[in-house]
Amino acid sequence: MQVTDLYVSAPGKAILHGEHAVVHGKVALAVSLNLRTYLRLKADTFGKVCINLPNIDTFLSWDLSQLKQLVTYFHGKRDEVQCLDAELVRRLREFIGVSNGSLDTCSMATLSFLYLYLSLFGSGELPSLTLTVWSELPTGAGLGSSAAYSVCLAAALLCASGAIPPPLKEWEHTARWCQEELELINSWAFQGEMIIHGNPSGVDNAVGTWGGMLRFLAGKIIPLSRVPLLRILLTNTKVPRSTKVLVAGVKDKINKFPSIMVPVLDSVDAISCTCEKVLSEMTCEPITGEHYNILEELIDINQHHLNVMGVGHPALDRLCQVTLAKGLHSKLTGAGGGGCGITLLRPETDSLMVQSTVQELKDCGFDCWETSIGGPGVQQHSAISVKEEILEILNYY
Ligand SMILES: Nc1ncnc2c1ncn2[C@@H]1O[C@H](COP(=O)(O)OP(=O)(O)O)[C@@H](O)[C@H]1O
Ligand SMILES: C[C@@](O)(CCOP(=O)(O)O)CC(=O)O
Ligand SMILES: [Mg+2]
Repeated sequence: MQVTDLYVSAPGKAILHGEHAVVHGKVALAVSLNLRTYLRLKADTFGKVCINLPNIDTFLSWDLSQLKQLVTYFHGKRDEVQCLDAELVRRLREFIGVSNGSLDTCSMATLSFLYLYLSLFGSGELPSLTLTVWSELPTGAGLGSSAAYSVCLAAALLCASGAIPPPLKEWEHTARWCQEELELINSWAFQGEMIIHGNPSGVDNAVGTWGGMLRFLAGKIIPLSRVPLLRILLTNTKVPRSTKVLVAGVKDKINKFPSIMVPVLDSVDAISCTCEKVLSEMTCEPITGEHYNILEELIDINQHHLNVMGVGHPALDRLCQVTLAKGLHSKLTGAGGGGCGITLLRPETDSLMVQSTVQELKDCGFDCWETSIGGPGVQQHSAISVKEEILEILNYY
């Protein structure tokens, strides 16, 4: 089977409010970032499947004959993707030699690739291909790199399998899929997330698929089209952590202290709803200092709640202290336990103040930058629409 070459990309995300609570059926507000993961899929004739994942130093290849042995029992259901095929996951774990509890970066990325590849092609002829992924996102830092990776994999492999068409016309530079096709991409990306995260809510892959700002509740995705332009500072504490471990830890705490933790989750839910209301008011009436005061208080309260859930870290406390000394308010974003935090900048915060805050955070050993939000969801690219330095990496392998 011969597949068509293509480039796709998907954005990372920042969760404004609702991380962790969203796993337990509460509202989350999330927004796409202008930092993306790019994937190149190249057809080959060598009878091999190769993956190049330079961000995580992973370069692997398999003979098609090896992979065929894994799918002897397999029927392949491309449009029915509610839960993982436990037997396929078990076989793949055995094949790549990874235990159930493993958190190894390379194993999780490999497992999710092989799972999607075999699920989508397992019922027919396996194609020979090379897949290269490069991301502008830090990996494992709370900005949804796992979801951006899974969304790119799902879009490229669904296209290669013929389940969805490549949307790019000859004269276009970028193109997106229709709603129904995006839903299919999103549901396969969710499978990839399940392998990496264990128990994902689905909010990250939804942002990676649709982009923009959205409200997510129990699998229901509502795009928020009327939102004010927010200025956000992103800080990466560079403390490594695993989403899977942190999500499992919160679940244990809820099971152990339900009467204590459930009200905390309810309060986070109310914070997300209040934030959504304020953001909407800011688009239909003149923005006042009071709007920002409320947004800042919500950030502070939520950061305390996340600490109560056990997903704080001294480096995140430091971020909050440094920014508060400048009158700015921060909270962790994503799974916490280290990784990234967001700081809300007010419209009147001048660039000197931003610069000095960034410098102080860098002096703590953190990476810090002002970011723009609301990038487009998953898209296909022509080669010339991919930034030169990224194209160079994707075409190197
Ligand atoms: N660019 C990438 N290349 C390969 N694997 C990636 C890439 N980005 C993310 N991953 C996979 O996602 C995992 C990180 O996911 P996670 O712990 O959820 O953190 P986050 O999604 O916040 O970045 C990595 O261990 C790796 O398996
Ligand atoms: C903690 C959580 O709410 C977000 C995790 O995001 P990230 O993988 O840390 O980028 C988990 C989820 O929603 O699946
Ligand atoms: Mg993740």
